[in-house]
Amino acid sequence: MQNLEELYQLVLQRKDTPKEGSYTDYLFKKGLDKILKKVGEETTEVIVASKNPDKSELVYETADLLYHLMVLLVEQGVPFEEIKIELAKREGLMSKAQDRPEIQDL
Ligand SMILES: N=c1c2ncn([C@@H]3O[C@H](COP(=O)(O)OP(=O)(O)OP(=O)(O)O)[C@@H](O)[C@H]3O)c2ncn1[C@@H]1O[C@H](COP(=O)(O)O)[C@@H](O)[C@H]1O
Repeated sequence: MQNLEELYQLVLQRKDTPKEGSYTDYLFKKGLDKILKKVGEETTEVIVASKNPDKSELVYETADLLYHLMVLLVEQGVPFEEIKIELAKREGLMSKAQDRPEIQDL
């Protein structure tokens, strides 16, 4: 059982201590362009999987995308804590659709 923060920490560990044969290590060695390409590919796969009535593919592709996003955050030196802080700042703020005329017609 692994949550997103634990996955981030594992990816960070791979960056600090490269491991032979590790896919994460392979991505870091290839560099930012490769990581961005993977994030783009996995995003597209999530979109395509969303159209499939069998939601297991969406679950699978979402996990792939989240992993590659963790690799991107580590590569760019963004601590996971910053994502948590950003999400916490939004808590209770963005659900007030009645206060936001621009989204009332959606
Ligand atoms: N969550 C993941 C995870 N999700 C997806 N992937 C890899 O992402 C790749 C995506 O598959 P693709 O077919 O798109 O890519 P590919 O053809 O294998 O390779 P490229 O296109 O990138 O050249 C696969 O090789 C998967 O194994 C992951 N690799 C690792 N993790 C986690 O990272 C941990 C450390 O992994 P290693 O770094 O490999 O030890 C693992 O224990 C997992 O928890």
